[in-house]
Amino acid sequence: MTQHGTLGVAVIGTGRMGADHVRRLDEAISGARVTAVVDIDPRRAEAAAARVDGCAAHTDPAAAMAAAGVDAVLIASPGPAHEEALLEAFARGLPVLCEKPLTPDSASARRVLDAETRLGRRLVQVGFMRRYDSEYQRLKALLDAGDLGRALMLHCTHRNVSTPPGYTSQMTINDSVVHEIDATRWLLGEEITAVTVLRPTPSSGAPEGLSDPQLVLFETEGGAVVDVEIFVNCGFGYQVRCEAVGEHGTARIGDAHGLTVQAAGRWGGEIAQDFVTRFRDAYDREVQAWVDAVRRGGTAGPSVWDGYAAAVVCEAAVRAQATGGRVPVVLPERPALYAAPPR
Ligand SMILES: NC(=O)c1ccc[n+]([C@@H]2O[C@H](COP(=O)([O-])OP(=O)(O)OC[C@H]3O[C@@H](n4cnc5c(N)ncnc54)[C@H](O)[C@@H]3O)[C@@H](O)[C@H]2O)c1
Ligand SMILES: O[C@H]1[C@H](O)[C@@H](O)[C@H](O)[C@@H](O)[C@H]1O
Repeated sequence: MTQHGTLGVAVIGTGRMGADHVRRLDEAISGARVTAVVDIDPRRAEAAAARVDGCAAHTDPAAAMAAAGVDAVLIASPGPAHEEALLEAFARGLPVLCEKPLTPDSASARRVLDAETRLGRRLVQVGFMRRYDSEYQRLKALLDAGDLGRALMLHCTHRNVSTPPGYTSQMTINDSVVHEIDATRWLLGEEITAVTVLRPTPSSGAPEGLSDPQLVLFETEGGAVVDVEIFVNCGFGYQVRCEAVGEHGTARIGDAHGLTVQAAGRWGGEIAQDFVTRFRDAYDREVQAWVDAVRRGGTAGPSVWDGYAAAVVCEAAVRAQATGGRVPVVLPERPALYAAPPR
């Protein structure tokens, strides 16, 4: 860190999310500056570096982590590249903000969990940014206060306009529903114990071979049931909603519709088209919370345990997708390093 305590950050992966995090760290976050960027595509790395004074462009994550002025790492490469970058950061004792998913399968997530446990201190915040969304935070506060009584059900909707090339049915779980898995664990403070996936006849707007939409059902250890409509080629907007049903009432978030216009016999609002717009404030708060915690010498937010538990549930959901049956989720005992419940 500089003598003023400014955190030097290396951003790994400068695609859609990484480039937005570089902009965010540069424009919206206090106490940090981007000192290095990394992308296996050198043109992307150079384009991202060009927008920040004194920022170096790399194609090798390890070289960037070894560079002078790098105190912490933000990983925004695709999920399969996360494990290698995380283990490299652990070897150097560098704090990490790792975009979701922690890793794309439970075996690699377990290796990361074991490596951090061996280290004996938590270095990672996982990018489950919904925990930083003001609406999700209000819903969580309401549930924690007990105003609705015991939570019985969550009804969730997760819709994307379209999917990028190469997006598979498994990715609807690992890449998209992973957010609802974390949100369920966090909102209810309970682990998920079983998953079922129902697949209606695909929409004619779904790419060949993609099951879209799907209905994913979770059961939790406290007996709550959660349904998630995942529809990633809905064509009309980016929508993330959650309704909690408790013993004494219900509460619903995600209906924001921007400017509403009433004219010529019609009423209408706006629908965000992507996550960058819908969750802009949440990403800002997530990254600021990470920077603040690291500058204080600690970590905050979703942990490697949360990333690992999500990976185990994802794997059960992918099995449930294939079999059409109910698949139990079996988690090992939580290591003492992650003693606090999923809050
Ligand atoms: N929290 C959210 O809402 C959210 C939204 C979008 C993406 N994400 C996550 O962010 C990550 C990146 O997603 P994206 O949409 O920006 O993908 P992307 O494909 O747009 O960008 C990924 C970039 O990483 C680079 N890359 C690939 N392998 C690399 C490696 N080993 N080292 C360094 N760079 C490498 C690619 O060249 C590319 O530029 C994923 O983990 C994704 O799940 C999170
Ligand atoms: O990687 C993205 C991202 O995580 C978004 O938040 C989610 O809505 C998309 O479905 C997913 O593909």
